[in-house]
Amino acid sequence: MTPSLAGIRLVTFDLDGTLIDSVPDLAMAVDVMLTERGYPAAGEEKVAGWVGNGSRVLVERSLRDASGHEPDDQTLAQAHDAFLYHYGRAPSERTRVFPGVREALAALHDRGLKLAVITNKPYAFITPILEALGLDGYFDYAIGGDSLPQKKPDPAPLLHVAERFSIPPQACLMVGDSRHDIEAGRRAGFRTLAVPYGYNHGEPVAASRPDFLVESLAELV
Ligand SMILES: O=C(O)COP(=O)(O)O
Ligand SMILES: [Mg+2]
Repeated sequence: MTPSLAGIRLVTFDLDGTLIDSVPDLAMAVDVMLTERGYPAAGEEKVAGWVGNGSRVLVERSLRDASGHEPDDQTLAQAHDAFLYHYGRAPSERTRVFPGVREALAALHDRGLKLAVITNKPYAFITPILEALGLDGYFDYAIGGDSLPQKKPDPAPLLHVAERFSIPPQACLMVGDSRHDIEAGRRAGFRTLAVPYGYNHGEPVAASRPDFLVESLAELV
């Protein structure tokens, strides 16, 4: 179904896998964390399947895969700190903006729509990455996975942004690459749009039945 922006005043975007191909830098930080602990590197393909529930779950999945068992709390906390340290040193070195994203953001921004990022990634990384890739000027607001007690697929971050701009959910569109984005959007009462090129735990995002599915965000405008 062709996406319609009629009546839409706020567009909220997932970050990893939707706006940016961030797995090269995420995998680099995961792999340094793993090899420091004597495990083999996981590589980009595995890491792409683990992204989407925030950095702690990413590290938990990589430790479980490497060791074959559940990490204890202390092991996980230390590995998470190591991941954050390494990722923070180079969060945008090999990260790229997906085709069509820049054009779509520019056009939506020019039309006067409010635009926000809602990611499960830690908040501290959002602005440095957007700035490094020249995307920072388009957004009115950003929420990270640690900004609120709840994260996607909980609808709370989406409702928080809609309330911040006093825009009713039915005038909002959630754009994402994973089932968490589509579920959060549906539960918030937003319209939902999915892109198939991102990271969705190895499943087609179409299975989440978004309202709209586009090959590239360029189709939005
Ligand atoms: O950090 C993650 O797990 C992914 O974040 P996303 O919500 O931007 O896809
Ligand atoms: Mg994503």
